[in-house]
Amino acid sequence: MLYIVGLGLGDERDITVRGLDAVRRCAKVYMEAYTSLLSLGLDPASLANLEKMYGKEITVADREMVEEHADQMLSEAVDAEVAFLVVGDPFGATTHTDLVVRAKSMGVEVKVIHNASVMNAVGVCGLQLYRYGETISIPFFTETWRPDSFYEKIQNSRRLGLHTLCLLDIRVKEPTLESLCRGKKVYEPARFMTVNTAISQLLEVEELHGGSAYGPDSLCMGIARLGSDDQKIVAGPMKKLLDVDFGAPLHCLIIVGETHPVEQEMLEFYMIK
Ligand SMILES: C[S@@+](CC[C@H](N)C(=O)[O-])C[C@H]1O[C@@H](n2cnc3c(N)ncnc32)[C@H](O)[C@@H]1O
Repeated sequence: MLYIVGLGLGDERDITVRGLDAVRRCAKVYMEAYTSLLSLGLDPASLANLEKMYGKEITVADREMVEEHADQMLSEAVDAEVAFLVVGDPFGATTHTDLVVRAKSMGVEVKVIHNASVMNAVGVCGLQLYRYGETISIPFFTETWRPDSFYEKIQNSRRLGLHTLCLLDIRVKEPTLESLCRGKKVYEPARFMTVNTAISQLLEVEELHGGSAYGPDSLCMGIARLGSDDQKIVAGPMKKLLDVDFGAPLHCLIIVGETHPVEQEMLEFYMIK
């Protein structure tokens, strides 16, 4: 049996009672650690908090392990109970459908235990969830790679007056290009995109396209560490949010569409002074 367990957004205590029961029953516990991050972080001390509360040793599974070597975990799940922990909800934003398909094709039974996701918790900022267009992901630009396919999606949502949730790049245990060429992997230090970097990349793309989808005066909401005690939400024009320090990861950004009076009222609480 493979349990895919959502951990929620804050710390080790955000797991559900059903999730905790499942984890405590399992012979082996893996944790996906490359598409999101609990607000308590994932340094050895934070991992120890999780292990202490769950009463289990946790094997951190990076992208390489999940995408290329999941067979070992799935083979273990043929005869034993195995848990795969995912920050947020297992099917919020990043879907783990590939793992489910592989498990089922090996005859492994799968049970999913849901939890809060960034996709629904952003509701706390007051913008109604059913007034959003397509969610977009903003990757870190490099000297030679500046993808902007998200621009058209934002433009379409803006035409319809819808809000856009922007999820921001996370680079954890990514091999450097140079090391890939040499055939011996060396990993980049972990990086998490800030609201500030996301806005400056968005403005660069707007300048290139000149499509007036948004601009320095467009109203946005920057959100950091959603679901934790020190979450930070600030609303304001892009050009002002560029200078706000949102602190530790994770961050996401909302480009605000047309607002309903109730949404507007809530938004005012977060407006930058
Ligand atoms: C792939 S998505 C998260 C998927 C996760 N399974 C979930 O359901 O929340 C990861 C991105 O969502 C955003 N995100 C996730 N958790 C967040 C949080 N607690 N606060 C702010 N942004 C968050 C960040 O932009 C992050 O890079």
